[in-house]
Amino acid sequence: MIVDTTTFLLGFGAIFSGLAFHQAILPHEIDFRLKSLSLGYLASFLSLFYLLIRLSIPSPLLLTSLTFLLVNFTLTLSILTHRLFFHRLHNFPGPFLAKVTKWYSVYLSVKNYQHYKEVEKLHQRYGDFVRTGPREISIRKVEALLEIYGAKSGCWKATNYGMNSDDPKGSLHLSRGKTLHTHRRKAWDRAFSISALSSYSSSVSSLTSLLISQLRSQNGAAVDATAWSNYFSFDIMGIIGFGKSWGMLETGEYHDAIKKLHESMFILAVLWQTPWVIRGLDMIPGAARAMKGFRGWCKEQMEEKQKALKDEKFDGKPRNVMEWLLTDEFTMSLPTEAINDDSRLVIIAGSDTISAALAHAIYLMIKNPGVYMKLQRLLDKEFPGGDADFDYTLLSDVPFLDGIINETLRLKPSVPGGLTRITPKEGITIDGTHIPGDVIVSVPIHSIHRDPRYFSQPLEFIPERWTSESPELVKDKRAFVPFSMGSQVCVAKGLAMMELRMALARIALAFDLEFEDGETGRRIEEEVRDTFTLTMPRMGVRFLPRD
Ligand code: HEM
Repeated sequence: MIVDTTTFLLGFGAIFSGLAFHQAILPHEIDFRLKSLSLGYLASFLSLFYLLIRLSIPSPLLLTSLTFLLVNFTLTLSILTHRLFFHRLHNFPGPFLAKVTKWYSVYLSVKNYQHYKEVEKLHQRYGDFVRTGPREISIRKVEALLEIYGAKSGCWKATNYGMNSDDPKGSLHLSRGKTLHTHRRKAWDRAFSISALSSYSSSVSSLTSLLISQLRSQNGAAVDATAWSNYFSFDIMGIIGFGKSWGMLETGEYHDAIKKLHESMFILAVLWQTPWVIRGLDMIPGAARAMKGFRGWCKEQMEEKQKALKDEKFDGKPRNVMEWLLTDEFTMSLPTEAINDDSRLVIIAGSDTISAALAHAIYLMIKNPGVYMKLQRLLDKEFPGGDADFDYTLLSDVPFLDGIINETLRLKPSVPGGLTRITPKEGITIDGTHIPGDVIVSVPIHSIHRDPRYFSQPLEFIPERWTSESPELVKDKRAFVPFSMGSQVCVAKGLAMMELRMALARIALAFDLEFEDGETGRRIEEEVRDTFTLTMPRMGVRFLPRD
């Protein structure tokens, strides 16, 4: 009889606990309480086990396990029922699995490592508003951009951005608090101001010269254009970010730290969807090693820079991004973890984005020889002596070059996915559709850039749509957002454009381009990996000296 009563009480208690626990956590963001929740769970398990022993109930371990199984079952059932039928997003269309679990997004991420293309397929199937996660909506509408990312938007960064740590220990990019972000952004804005940019231009110019001379020395033999784009962008960030080159353009080889970075980016690609898992990465041996390797190296770069600043008697004039940050009062009042994370941000944000854009531009120009010949013709007119005559300030006379860069970033944005934000309590309304509060929303950049409502012939590479030749092919300019917008817009758009202009103009002046034998560009279309920024496959290209 005592066993029967106990079984009844335990069963009742388990069902009650499962339901009560679900109700208790519903209004809260529990994403980053995984550790404390697991510890609480373990403690409850042990307490019940101990109680049953003290009460001399037979088979205490079996009873405790069954009780917790019932708690788990009730909790899961309660969560599923809520997500499917009562959740504030239950009316929005989307795949069944996306409505019940975020692991569906992880599945989409690892399927081909092209999450943005999977989201695009969902939009083709379900329309402009798609429920991509239990409390997540992807919105393929230009009106959503201002509401979600505009300077006056009430939305703010979603939990993904808290993947490494709580504010203020992450980088500027990962700062979720609005006030914190605004304060931190000031030093970054100074580091990329017009006057700072003009002080960086001679470094960009000399590294571009090195790129051109290294490619010229190959005498038309095939090289991996993706790798050379990487060497170029990372070496520039070495100089502009830290005041020292990493020597990849000189050696023609990847630096060890960059290899580690790319290894860790794959893990991030998957876990970006489930940021609460990243915090527990220490428990996954391989994953932790790759992440720590690159982080450790960034920390060393930062410490070296800090030491140099002290030793060299700083003259009050910052010469690179880290000097701007390390001499900023607010930045220096932050925990060391935040500053270390900023050094990681400089490298990742400043390198993978540029190398993907440069490699994609080369790819698109080989695929569209007419466009490339037109660019060469226009540049030859401006610089009759060829590459030796090159002068960056005269490029403003060749708007077609910016057309090529814009069109590359439209068709192949370096950050292709939706940037996740949380809606304010009162929700937001997009083109008549109300999105409730406390929901994760995003606009998929890749999809909106290819939407026929905003661009005519959206899948064609037509740089003229960005010049005075065919402006009618851009139906709604607001839909072009490769650098995002609002208060979290890319801080270094000016630098990015400078690097891309210099590299592409000088490549066009110096070389004709063709794929190596057997290269079709198929890999670039099919094997690019979405790792928040893009990780590009090999692309064999011959740079044939024009002279
Ligand atoms: C073609 C080149 C580039 C593209 C397409 C690009 C794109 C973007 C996008 C879309 C964002 C918003 C990310 C988000 O909200 O989560 C962003 C932010 C950022 N980008 Fe870029 N970027 C480029 C180059 C660069 C370069 C060269 C740097 C130099 C370090 C840089 C530094 C940053 C930083 C620091 C942020 C964070 C800004 C903030 O949170 O306030 N980017 N970029």
